[in-house]
Amino acid sequence: NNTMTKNLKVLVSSNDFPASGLKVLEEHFTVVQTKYLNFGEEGKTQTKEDLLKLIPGCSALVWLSHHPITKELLDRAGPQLKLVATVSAGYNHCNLDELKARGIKLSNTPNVLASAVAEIAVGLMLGAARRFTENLDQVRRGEWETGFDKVLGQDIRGSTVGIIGLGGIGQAVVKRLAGFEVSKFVYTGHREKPEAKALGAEFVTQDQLLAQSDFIVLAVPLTNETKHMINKETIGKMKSNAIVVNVGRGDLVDQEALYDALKNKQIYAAGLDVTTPEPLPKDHKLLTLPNFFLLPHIGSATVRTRSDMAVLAANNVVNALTGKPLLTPVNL
Ligand SMILES: O=C(O)[C@H](O)CO
Repeated sequence: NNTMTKNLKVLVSSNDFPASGLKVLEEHFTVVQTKYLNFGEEGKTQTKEDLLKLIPGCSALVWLSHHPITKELLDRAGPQLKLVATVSAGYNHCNLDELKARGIKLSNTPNVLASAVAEIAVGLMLGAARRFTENLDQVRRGEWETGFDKVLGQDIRGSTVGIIGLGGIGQAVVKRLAGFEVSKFVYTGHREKPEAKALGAEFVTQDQLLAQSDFIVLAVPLTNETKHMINKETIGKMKSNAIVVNVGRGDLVDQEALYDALKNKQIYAAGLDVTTPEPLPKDHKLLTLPNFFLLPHIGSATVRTRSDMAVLAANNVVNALTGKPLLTPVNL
């Protein structure tokens, strides 16, 4: 019986929220939607104004962008707000202290996106190791090198793959690489993971991982502790053939230091799905480098995964507003 909840207003911060998730919400609540909020871009105040008009009186916010959840937004929403359901695994755009102080819950969408993001991590490994940027450039110019020693890449076969953060995504990367004849998997993080044994991944210190790995895959959330964890100093500990892959957040990497290292061929290549800022301006100096392979933050961007994320977020809203525990709470 949904008549009790129908008067509750739920905001969906985008009009491209998958229909599967919308259906769940509309069964229970009155849904209001805003246009896509183009976070990070100045001059898009019209959509922000839109949002600020719709937000008062909402019981839950379903959040589809990385636009910050700020004090201003929460003030505007009002005291009846019970939940922010971010439709992402990452929640570095949410002000946790403000949420906690107000007793507002936060949910995210982990797990359902791990395989899609891991697939992109493997894609970035291949793209960087096999020099997709240079090779695609040749195709586009119609000037293929034809020699036996044309643009030569590196194998995944026989390599050491280091995973920084063996959580859901990190584990999914190892599983997906099972057929690639990787010689050794190592990982680092706060603590040893019970799942690592079955995956054949060895727990090492960060310094050991940096020194041993041919591929270094970043699969950690962005926090004060992980910000710029890839910097001049840590890059200095890597092998000269190292390939850095990032499917977390742009700020895990000090992009100045990465640029210098790629430019000077101190390391072999980088494959990123995330940058600071996003979009990366098209005249950004990283994009001048042949050994830099970039995708526009598409880790979880598949039809199935986005639908799964939407349904999970919607069910978190249903639970929060009907007094049940969240399916995927973020501990505040
Ligand atoms: O955090 C995530 O889930 C991805 O970056 C998509 O927002």
